[in-house]
Amino acid sequence: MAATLPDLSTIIRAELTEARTVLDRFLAEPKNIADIEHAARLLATSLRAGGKALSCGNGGSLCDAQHFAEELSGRYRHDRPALAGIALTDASHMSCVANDYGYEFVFSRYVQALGRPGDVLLAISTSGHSPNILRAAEAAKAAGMQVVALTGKDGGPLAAVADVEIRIPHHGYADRIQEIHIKVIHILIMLIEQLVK
Ligand SMILES: O=C(CO)[C@@H](O)[C@H](O)[C@H](O)[C@H](O)COP(=O)(O)O
Ligand SMILES: [Zn+2]
Repeated sequence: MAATLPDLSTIIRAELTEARTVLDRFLAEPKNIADIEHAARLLATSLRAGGKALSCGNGGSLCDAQHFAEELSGRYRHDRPALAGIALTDASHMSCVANDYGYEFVFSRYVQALGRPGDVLLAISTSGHSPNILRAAEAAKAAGMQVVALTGKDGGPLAAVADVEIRIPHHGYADRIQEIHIKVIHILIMLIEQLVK
């Protein structure tokens, strides 16, 4: 007997509906809008003064960190001078540090190598609990940098280290949080492009 197929259209509708609900919840909180503006101003001020925006995350959030950096150094919607966005993704650095010191330090050591006072770290963690992201944020503060954190759930210990924390109000799977993170990232790039002119 043929197995009953799951109702895929129901799953698709449920996924899209939940995504809309999380976005609506985020949009309804005025502090979230103010925090995005604060983060954009902080990043633009640093970049305009010759600072760098470093970015890090794990898994899908590392892809988001790369996405953010390439739209600064490459382009977003318009032609403009290149901006100093660097995602902390070098595989040989990561393998050396993970192997010799531990995975917890793959980003913090990178921040120690590249971070200078006035630079900004974009630290992305849907849980706010990833030890390597927390260590990176702590290293950034120790280097005189500012930290913008994209989080979700309860914000974790990362929330307390960040100068600006943008938290997605969702306690379920990471992907739903990441979907709003990438929206926030695109808005940040758009605002930075306006502000650095
Ligand atoms: O992309 C996804 C899930 O959508 C996963 O790869 C996810 O990023 C990984 O499980 C991460 O290790 C989660 O870390 P974090 O967001 O809690 O810091
Ligand atoms: Zn994913």
